[in-house]
Amino acid sequence: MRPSPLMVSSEIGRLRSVLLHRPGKEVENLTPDLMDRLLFDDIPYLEIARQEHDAFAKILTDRGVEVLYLEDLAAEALEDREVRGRFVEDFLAEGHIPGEGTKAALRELFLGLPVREMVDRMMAGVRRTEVPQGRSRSLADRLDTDNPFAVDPLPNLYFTRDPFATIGTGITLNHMRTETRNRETLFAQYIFRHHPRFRDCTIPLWFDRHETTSLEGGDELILSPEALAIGISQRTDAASVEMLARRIFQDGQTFQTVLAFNIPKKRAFMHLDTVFTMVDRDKFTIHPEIEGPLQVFSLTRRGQDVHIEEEHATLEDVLKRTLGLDRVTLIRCAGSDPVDAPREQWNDGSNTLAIAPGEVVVYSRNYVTNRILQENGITTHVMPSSELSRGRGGPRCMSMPLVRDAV
Ligand SMILES: NC(=[NH2+])NCCC[C@H](N)C(=O)O
Repeated sequence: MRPSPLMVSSEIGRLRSVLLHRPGKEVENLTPDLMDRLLFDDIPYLEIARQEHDAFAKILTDRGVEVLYLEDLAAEALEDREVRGRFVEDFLAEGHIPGEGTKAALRELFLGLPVREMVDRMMAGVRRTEVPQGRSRSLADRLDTDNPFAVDPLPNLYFTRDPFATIGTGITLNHMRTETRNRETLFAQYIFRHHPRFRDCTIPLWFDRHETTSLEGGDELILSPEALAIGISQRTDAASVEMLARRIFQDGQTFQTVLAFNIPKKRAFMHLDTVFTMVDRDKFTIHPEIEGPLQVFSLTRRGQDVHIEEEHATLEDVLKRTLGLDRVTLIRCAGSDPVDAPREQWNDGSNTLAIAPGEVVVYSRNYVTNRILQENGITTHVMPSSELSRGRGGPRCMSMPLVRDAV
């Protein structure tokens, strides 16, 4: 076995390699009736969303970051016909396809395409009108429904942060709260098992997609080689946080502490990284609305066990102690203004992606917060943000680091 090609031991170490997904047809397969189930608040204009996404990727590649695309890795992982066949079966089994006739037609459709087109097609979803008819059709195949899709699109794929997450040299392959996002994790499973870059490598699995409680990458933050912060949120269960801590402590990685942040369970704050991110060694963005109700626990390694304690100090003090710092700065979204802060948080003003200590990618529309970041000595790389933001995720949500330098 080769050593793990993954290494992420902080939120801010110089970014070397990152996984993105360029939005595809799946975004155009949203309709008002589907938005709620598919976790969107509006329908992005695909052409502009792609331009914005390309601008994001260019900021990264211009700074020497290797940008990999989920759709390319998935296609490369599925080169082998036998692996591809199994993938298609798993995909169909989890796709809530109405009947066996539809399933057979989809199988034929997918397996008849060149592999890269097949991947795009699976991500995009298949409309009922696109499924060839005519073969023996069961009752389930013939029922009228109000869903125009034989298999739903996966419009959240461009939020690569969530379905799996790199921690140290391993990953959590996540069990997502919702069915629509759980289907996304199948791509990661096949990539890590079958892609030449990852197969035959020792990549610890801290969490598996078949667990019964949920964990999503937007809740997983790596504060330092010794400490993680994990959100208990609308998407991540407390039991998952404890399980993750136990496994990481037992493996003998460098992590000694997991701070569990119990944040309000609501759409606007779905993950910890929508309200709290790290931008420099001692600087964090935070949305003021979570500061009051925030309950923090520390889970620490005690031999083979996990010791759990509720923190009663201020967030600043907990962070100082955990990171061994004399001072920390919390940079409040839009400076806590009662109108600008919730507006900019809604459009991911607190959701920064650090590409080096003190250097972050941000959305242009959050200009109040961006100015405050600059006043605090943070370098901001500003990307366009009209369309991508409609999916409720910012630069951190749209990226999954695979390798960062040590800080
Ligand atoms: N890491 C994040 N905050 N991701 C945001 C994901 C947004 C996506 N529409 C969802 O609801 O799942």
